[in-house]
Amino acid sequence: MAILNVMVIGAGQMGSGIAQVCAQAGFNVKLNDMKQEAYERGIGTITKNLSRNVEKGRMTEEEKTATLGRISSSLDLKDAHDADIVIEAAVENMEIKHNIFKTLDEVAPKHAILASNTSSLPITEIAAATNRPEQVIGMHFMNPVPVMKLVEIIRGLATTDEVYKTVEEMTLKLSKTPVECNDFPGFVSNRILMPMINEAIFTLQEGVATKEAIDDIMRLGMNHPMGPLQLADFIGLDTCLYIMEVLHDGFGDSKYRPSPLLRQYVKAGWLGKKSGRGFYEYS
Ligand SMILES: CC(=O)CC(=O)SCCNC(=O)CCNC(=O)[C@H](O)C(C)(C)COP(=O)(O)OP(=O)(O)OC[C@H]1O[C@@H](n2cnc3c(N)ncnc32)[C@H](O)[C@@H]1OP(=O)(O)O
Ligand SMILES: NC(=O)C1=CN([C@@H]2O[C@H](COP(=O)(O)OP(=O)(O)OC[C@H]3O[C@@H](n4cnc5c(N)ncnc54)[C@H](OP(=O)(O)O)[C@@H]3O)[C@@H](O)[C@H]2O)C=CC1
Repeated sequence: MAILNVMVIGAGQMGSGIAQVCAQAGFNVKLNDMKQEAYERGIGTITKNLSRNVEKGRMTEEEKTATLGRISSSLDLKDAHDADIVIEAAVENMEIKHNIFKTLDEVAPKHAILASNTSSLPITEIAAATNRPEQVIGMHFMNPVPVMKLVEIIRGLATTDEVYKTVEEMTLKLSKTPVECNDFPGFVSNRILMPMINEAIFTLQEGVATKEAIDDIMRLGMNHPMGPLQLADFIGLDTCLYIMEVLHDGFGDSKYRPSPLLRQYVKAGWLGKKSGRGFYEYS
């Protein structure tokens, strides 16, 4: 199936990145959010990233203008009426994703693929909100989307080979590397990454070392580009907590219990870089 029109739901850090790389690859993109301000923020980030590409000589001013010209604003899910694929990147919450997928199933063309960028929520359960579970798939981009090469592609129980292949081909057109996995809590990426981040938060909570020391040890000792606490701030502490809860509920194993300190920070509204404060402060 040929994909021309893409709709991205959620203009936050992931949705804006996904819209950017799709527009850069030549797809027509509608970027949807609930509020115009969220769209303005998202398109502002995209414009800044594209301007940097021009400054660095990776793109001409004309290509930047053409890329921005392929992105339009949407505040209504009904705008999915002409989409070939919808990539949902709203908040990590099953009820919200269920509502979005139920509506999309009603308004998107019959042939349209409905993909989710969920970090950890079961694709099969999201698909159950629709009458087209065979066309629902996980398309999990990594943050920051314009830089990171991986897209983890998750097959739900009913996802067809044809849908998998179409999404795999689209991922290659985005100059990213698709890697396949099955639908299990946290998939592969977050089943392995998030317990490490959670353990770093327990380590801080227990006073084993300062936040800077924990990050330095993992950065310099393990050659990680960011320490785990800095990475948690970068991902968003709310998203980290949601993912730990999915692992905890999904496996029923106490080894995945979220750190109380993580819960406390989220309750305080300290969500990391996006809210200006998490383990670190951001201006
Ligand atoms: C939670 C999930 O479900 C899954 C996830 O996504 S988990 C998170 C996965 N991501 C990671 O683990 C990221 C770990 N961190 C890194 O790889 C690096 O620190 C980083 C790429 C973010 C920044 O790299 P750095 O070398 O430390 O800094 P910096 O020199 O500023 O950036 C390198 C390049 O990335 C670009 N970049 C950095 N942040 C960016 C952003 N948010 N958006 C777009 N581009 C960005 C910079 O512009 C720079 O590009 P050029 O210099 O070539 O123009
Ligand atoms: N952060 C990360 O590193 C990664 C996150 N993900 C996943 O991507 C998704 C988005 O995360 P991220 O971009 O970080 O989150 P953000 O909080 O940055 O962005 C989410 C955006 O979606 C909007 N939104 C919420 N509900 C709806 C809705 N019903 N319809 C349309 N838009 C809506 C939010 O609006 P408002 O702010 O007004 O609520 C916000 O603008 C999550 O599922 C997350 O797990 C995947 C890979 C990496």
